[in-house]
Amino acid sequence: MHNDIKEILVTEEQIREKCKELGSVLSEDYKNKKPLVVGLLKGCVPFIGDLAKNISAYIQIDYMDVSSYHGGTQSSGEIRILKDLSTSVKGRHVIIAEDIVDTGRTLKEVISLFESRGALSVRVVTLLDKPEGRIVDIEADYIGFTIPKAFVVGYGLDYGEYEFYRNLPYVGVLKEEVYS
Ligand SMILES: O=P(O)(O)OC[C@H]1O[C@H](OP(=O)(O)OP(=O)(O)O)[C@H](O)[C@@H]1O
Ligand code: HPA
Ligand SMILES: [Mg+2]
Repeated sequence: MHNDIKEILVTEEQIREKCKELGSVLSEDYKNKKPLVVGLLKGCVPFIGDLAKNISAYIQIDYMDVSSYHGGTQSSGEIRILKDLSTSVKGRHVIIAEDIVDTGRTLKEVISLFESRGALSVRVVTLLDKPEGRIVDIEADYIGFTIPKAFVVGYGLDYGEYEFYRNLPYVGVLKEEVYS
């Protein structure tokens, strides 16, 4: 375990198994729908890679870069689109792939954007759900793990201006001294 991590919440093995489970549910639900899977950068990267390997339905994958945290541990409440999709969502079934739903602000913005662009359906798959962090009323449709209200890092999730810890293979809670 990395020296800055206090506790591992979700292990590499648990993530691997969960990606298989979620992948097979999505394969069934989207069998004849040729959905567009949209990863929200940068946090989605490990998850969308492992999830997509376990989906047998025809899927197209695209990415959008939206940011609300700007490097800290608190959501700024302001969403910026740093990179837009290169695919049109009009008339498509869209699955947004997220690493975590916390305040719900990022998703709320992105879901209404895709609806206004004419998506046929918009659903969300997230590895982590932190319901106690919620500020806006948004729920994911497919959830890997429900976690308590702690700031977590690893498996795509970062902390700080240098965006460290995304490369950890597990999800863990940072030690308090790392914040100060
Ligand atoms: O529910 P919310 O409170 O909106 O938080 C969730 C979002 O915040 C993080 O992204 P961030 O904006 O830090 O960008 P990143 O993925 O590049 O780290 C995370 O990857 C989610 O996209
Ligand atoms: O707990 C978190 N950790 C890292 N990034 C995040 N973005 C929203 N919540 C979190
Ligand atoms: Mg972040």
